[in-house]
Amino acid sequence: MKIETISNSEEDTINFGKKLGFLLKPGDLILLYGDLGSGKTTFVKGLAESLEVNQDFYITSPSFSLINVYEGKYTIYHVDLYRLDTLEVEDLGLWEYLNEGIVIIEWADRLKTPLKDDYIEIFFEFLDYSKRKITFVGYGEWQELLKGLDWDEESH
Ligand SMILES: Nc1ncnc2c1ncn2[C@@H]1O[C@H](COP(=O)(O)OP(=O)(O)OP(=O)(O)O)[C@@H](O)[C@H]1O
Repeated sequence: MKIETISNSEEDTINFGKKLGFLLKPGDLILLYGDLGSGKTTFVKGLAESLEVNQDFYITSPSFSLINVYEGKYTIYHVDLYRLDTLEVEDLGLWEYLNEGIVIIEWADRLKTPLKDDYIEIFFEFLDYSKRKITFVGYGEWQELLKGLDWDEESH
């Protein structure tokens, strides 16, 4: 199950993040893929907004911190595995985070085994200065859940 959509602006990407955020609950797993500047952090900003993370809280890429934690309606763990090898990733115990909150992982190809059967992959591609192609792929229960969202409609 694959949904392809085009974001024409930073605001569009934030709105896509918001739409998905409204569906999320603790235990949900999201894997993000895309080059630097393709919009991953922008998307997470929208997601955090719909999960009631305080707007003053600065959402950043976890490239240096490894894991950013945001507190809102639920706890969000925003993880970047870029600098780790597969053994180090196993040591992180990401399972435990899934027991406590929503887990968003960048560079998830470093995972040796998928953490669970139900998850969402989101691919960000740079088309031009303000345009991005965003592809959502749902696994397990997310195959149906993602279909229920209208990705083309403006969100307010
Ligand atoms: N349609 C769009 N969607 C998202 N961001 C856009 C869009 N158009 C322009 N931008 C700009 O592109 C940049 C996206 O940066 P962002 O930090 O979200 O990328 P990233 O994929 O998280 O990169 P990194 O891996 O470096 O953290 C921002 O400066 C944003 O303003």
